[in-house]
Amino acid sequence: MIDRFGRPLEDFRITLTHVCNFECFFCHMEGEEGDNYILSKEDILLVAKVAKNFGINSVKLTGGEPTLRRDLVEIVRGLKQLGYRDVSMTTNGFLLKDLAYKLKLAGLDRINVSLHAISRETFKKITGVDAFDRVIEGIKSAIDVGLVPVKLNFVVNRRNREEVFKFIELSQNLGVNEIHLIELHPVGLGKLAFKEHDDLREIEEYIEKISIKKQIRKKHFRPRYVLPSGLIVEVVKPYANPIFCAGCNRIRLSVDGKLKTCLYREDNVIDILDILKGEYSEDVKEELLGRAFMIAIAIREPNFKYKI
Ligand SMILES: Nc1nc2c(ncn2[C@@H]2O[C@H](COP(=O)(O)OP(=O)(O)OP(=O)(O)O)[C@@H](O)[C@H]2O)c(=O)[nH]1
Ligand code: SF4
Ligand code: SF4
Repeated sequence: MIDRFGRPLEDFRITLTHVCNFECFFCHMEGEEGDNYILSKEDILLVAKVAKNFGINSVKLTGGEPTLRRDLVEIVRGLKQLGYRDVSMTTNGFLLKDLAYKLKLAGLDRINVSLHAISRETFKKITGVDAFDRVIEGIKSAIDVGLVPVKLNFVVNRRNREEVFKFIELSQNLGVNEIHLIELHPVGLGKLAFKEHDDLREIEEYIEKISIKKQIRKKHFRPRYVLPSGLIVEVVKPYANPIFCAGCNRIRLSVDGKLKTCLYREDNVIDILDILKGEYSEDVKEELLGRAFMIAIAIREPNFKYKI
């Protein structure tokens, strides 16, 4: 399916919970507020089935912290059984050491782990938790069980900016495949933290110089740089970036049952909770959810656009 702005819908992003065991000062919580209702595994899989019927083949599980959901492994298994080609998850890594193998067996294809520091001290300054060593263990387990590519997320801000190049070194030593250097953006707690924003320009210029190849990814037209070690550095600049939005290929399911067409917007949202809670047969629910998807695709628009 293609929206009015010529953007194909290819990726489904599901928020599994708003709960998290960390307290990152810039947490955007996927732009969601309120969680009076938490979708069940069955609800999530039904909506994912409908998304799949629209040709979406890739799904990302997020939160909050998705590993805090007790039914996470079953949700992953269910998504794979629906036929999703690419099932991935973004996690803070705290519980990953014990979960990595179970997730791999259930069919998780790959994983992104947030690691916004290269030392215990900075890690605690950013997340509020003394868990650097534990997250490193989680990353190693993900690599060991083959949840590849293993990607690390690093949100650049004033507390860790000086650590970016050491972070690249650490990532190479750990043997991860890819890192995302992410711009802090003003969503959720990021609104308050935005004074620590860095536009990544200087960092990107330097990375371009030391890289051996530049690629442009289809998703958000994100630039990626291949370093001589083979590590891929992707620069993620979502804020006020019309090019990023022009390449946006995703739709979101919030934890309380809304199809959200954009991380930044509360107006382009279709509430599907009544359908999920309604006393309809599964066939009727699927039909109604299909219509909700059609409406979501019709109203979907880039948040940042060029003014003509
Ligand atoms: N504005 C905006 N930012 C996004 C979007 N998707 C991801 N981001 C930013 O990119 C960060 C990393 O996202 P991840 O969930 O780890 O990765 P991903 O975007 O799914 O990318 P891959 O796993 O590489 O396919 C997020 O925390 C956001 O800051 C989006 O659709 N819109
Ligand atoms: S950014 Fe991720 S790890 Fe940090 S508080 Fe938010 S959900 Fe938790
Ligand atoms: S339209 Fe832009 S801001 Fe909104 S979710 Fe897509 S990339 Fe993010």
